[in-house]
Amino acid sequence: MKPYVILNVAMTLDGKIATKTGSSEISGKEDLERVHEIRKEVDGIMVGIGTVLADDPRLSVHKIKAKKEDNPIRVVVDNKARTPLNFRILNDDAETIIGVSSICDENNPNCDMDAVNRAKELSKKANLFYSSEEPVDLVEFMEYLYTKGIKTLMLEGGSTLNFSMISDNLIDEVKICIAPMIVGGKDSKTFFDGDGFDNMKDAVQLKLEKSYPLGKDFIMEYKVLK
Ligand SMILES: NC(=O)C1=CN([C@@H]2O[C@H](COP(=O)(O)OP(=O)(O)OC[C@H]3O[C@@H](n4cnc5c(N)ncnc54)[C@H](OP(=O)(O)O)[C@@H]3O)[C@@H](O)[C@H]2O)C=CC1
Ligand SMILES: Nc1nc(O)c(N)c(N[C@@H]2O[C@H](COP(=O)(O)O)[C@@H](O)[C@H]2O)n1
Repeated sequence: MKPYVILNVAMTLDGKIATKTGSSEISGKEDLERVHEIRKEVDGIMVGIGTVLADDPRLSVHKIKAKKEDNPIRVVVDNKARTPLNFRILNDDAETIIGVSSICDENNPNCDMDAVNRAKELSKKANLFYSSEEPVDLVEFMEYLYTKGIKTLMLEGGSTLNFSMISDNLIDEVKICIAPMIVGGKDSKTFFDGDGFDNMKDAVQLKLEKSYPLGKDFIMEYKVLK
C-alpha cells in the first residue's frame, strides 16, 4: 500500500520553478493560501534534499489559521544525509522523516563513513528510513510512509524528485499554479527535470479535471491516468 500522492508546484508561464540562481517566489498570496489548505488536509508533505538546501523550507501550515496539530509529517528524500542539522525542517513544528540511501548504512560494505556519521547525527532529530538502494528506492519509501500513517502525501518538489516520482508511477494528482511571469534560462529548474523519457510514447498521460483563475495566477488540476 502507498500514500495517495498530490504533486503541487508553482511555475512561471515558461515552465520554470526557480530562476537559475534559485530564486523561487512565484505564487501569489491566494495560491499560497490554497496550498496551505492542502497542507492542513494531508498526512505528509515531501521534498527532495535539493529543495531543502535551496529554500530551508518550514513545510508547516503557516499562511492560514492553524494549530500545531494541523502540521503534516515532513518528509525529505536525502541520499547522503546532507540535511543540515540547524535547518527549519528539523524544528519541533512537526515530526520529520528522512529517507536516506544504502550508502548511509554502516552494514553496507560500500557505505560512505561520512554519510553514515551524518545519518547518525540526523537520527537524533528525525526518524530515518534506510533504503536498501542508492538512490533511495521511492516505491519502498512510499510503502514505509504508508505504514507510518501517511495515507495522503503532498509532494512539493523539486524538479529532480518530481521526475523520479512520476516515472515510478507514484503520483496520483498534479496541481499547478501558473504565474504570469517569464524568467527564461536554460539552467533554470523546470517542473520536471531528471533524465526525462526518450520517446513521446512513454510520456505520462493526464486528464484535466479543473482549471480556474486565482488572484494573479491560474490553477490547473489533473488526474494522472494509470
Ligand atoms: N516553485 C515551486 O513550486 C518549487 C520550486 N522548487 C525549487 O526547486 C529547486 C530544487 O530542485 P532540485 O535541485 O531538482 O532538487 P530536489 O528537491 O528534486 O532534490 C533532488 C535530490 O533528492 C535526492 N534523491 C534521493 N533519492 C532520489 C530519487 N530516488 N530520485 C530523485 N532524487 C532523489 C538526490 O539527492 P543527492 O544529490 O544527494 O543524491 C537529488 O539530487 C530549488 O531551487 C527550489 O526552490 C522546489 C519545490 C517547489
Ligand atoms: N506553492 C508554492 N509557490 C511558490 O512560489 C513556491 N516557491 C513554493 N515552494 C515550495 O514551498 C516550500 C516553502 O515552504 P515554507 O513556506 O517554507 O513552508 C519550498 O521549499 C517549496 O517546496 N510553493
